[in-house]
Amino acid sequence: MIDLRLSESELEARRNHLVEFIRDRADAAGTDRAVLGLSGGIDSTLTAYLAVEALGEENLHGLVMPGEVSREDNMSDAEWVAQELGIPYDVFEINPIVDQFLDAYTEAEGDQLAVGNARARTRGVLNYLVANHENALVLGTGNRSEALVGYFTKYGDGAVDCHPIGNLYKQQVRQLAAHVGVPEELVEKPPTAGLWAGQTDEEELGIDYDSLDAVLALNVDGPLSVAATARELGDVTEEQVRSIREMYERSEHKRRVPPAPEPLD
Ligand SMILES: Nc1ncnc2c1ncn2[C@@H]1O[C@H](COP(=O)(O)OP(=O)(O)OC[C@H]2O[C@@H]([n+]3cccc(C(=O)O)c3)[C@H](O)[C@@H]2O)[C@@H](O)[C@H]1O
Ligand SMILES: Nc1ncnc2c1ncn2[C@@H]1O[C@H](COP(=O)(O)OP(=O)(O)OP(=O)(O)O)[C@@H](O)[C@H]1O
Ligand SMILES: [Mg+2]
Repeated sequence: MIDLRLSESELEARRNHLVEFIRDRADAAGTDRAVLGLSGGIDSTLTAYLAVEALGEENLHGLVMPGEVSREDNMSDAEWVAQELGIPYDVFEINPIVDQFLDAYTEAEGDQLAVGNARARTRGVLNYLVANHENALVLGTGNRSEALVGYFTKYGDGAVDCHPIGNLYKQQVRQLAAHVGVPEELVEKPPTAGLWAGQTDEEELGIDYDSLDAVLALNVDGPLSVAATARELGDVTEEQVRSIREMYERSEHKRRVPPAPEPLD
């Protein structure tokens, strides 16, 4: 078994490092402002807490962007986070915008994945509308677990200027969130992309995050083979490890700049 939990002193060191990272990225972009989408989920909540430490709440702009399938409790949690931290925020309804896309291309209606990804991309457009206007960075909320398996929408929630928590596995996101004072009910909420009704990450991925993290740490970030990873973990099958390995390999394109052909001599 592998233990990815961080000690209290490691958590404090991570917190300072990530806060410093946000300040550095803002400095490099010549701004002290940032925009971020608030979903009521743990990734955006932790990112918001860190961003307040880095830039100050008055320099942030939170966007709460409910859509047709957003759960009300998540949207009220998102507003709670903004209010609790004192972050100025707007609520933008994305339905009318997404409906316009579907009026333009009616064939996609009912296509859960295509429409769900359009929802994520619509939020990305709104983030950048505000960020361009306010000379602000768009803070991403992706964590290492999602990035490695490509569990995000290309140019949707993946369309951001930096990912402050991008080096933390999901269980470490939860741990750091608790460490910086995020209330337990937000830390323990089942993660959801919220792209269609009833969606949860763990159901779609076919594995719980603690096991996913362990497989990623041993087989993708670490040196163990598929068989050795399954043997080491005991409660994860070789087939599950192989499937995660495949998700990692198939999603390489999402972690790279789109390729162009080499120049001809
Ligand atoms: N090798 C390759 N080189 C270049 N492009 C490649 C490619 N393979 C596929 N593609 C292209 O990539 C595109 C498909 O990628 P994409 O549009 O992202 O779509 P896709 O990966 O199919 O779907 C997004 C996934 O991320 C999940 N998600 C989304 C948003 C948020 C969260 C969350 O955790 O909150 C999760 C969502 O539930 C779904 O499972 C297509 O255009 C496809 O042709
Ligand atoms: N309804 C929404 N309003 C505003 N932003 C959203 C909304 N839904 C998704 N987002 C943005 O997309 C990001 C990616 O979603 P994702 O589900 O991975 O993270 P999360 O909701 O913060 O955490 P969790 O994975 O625990 O649900 C969010 O962190 C947030 O920035
Ligand atoms: Mg979510």
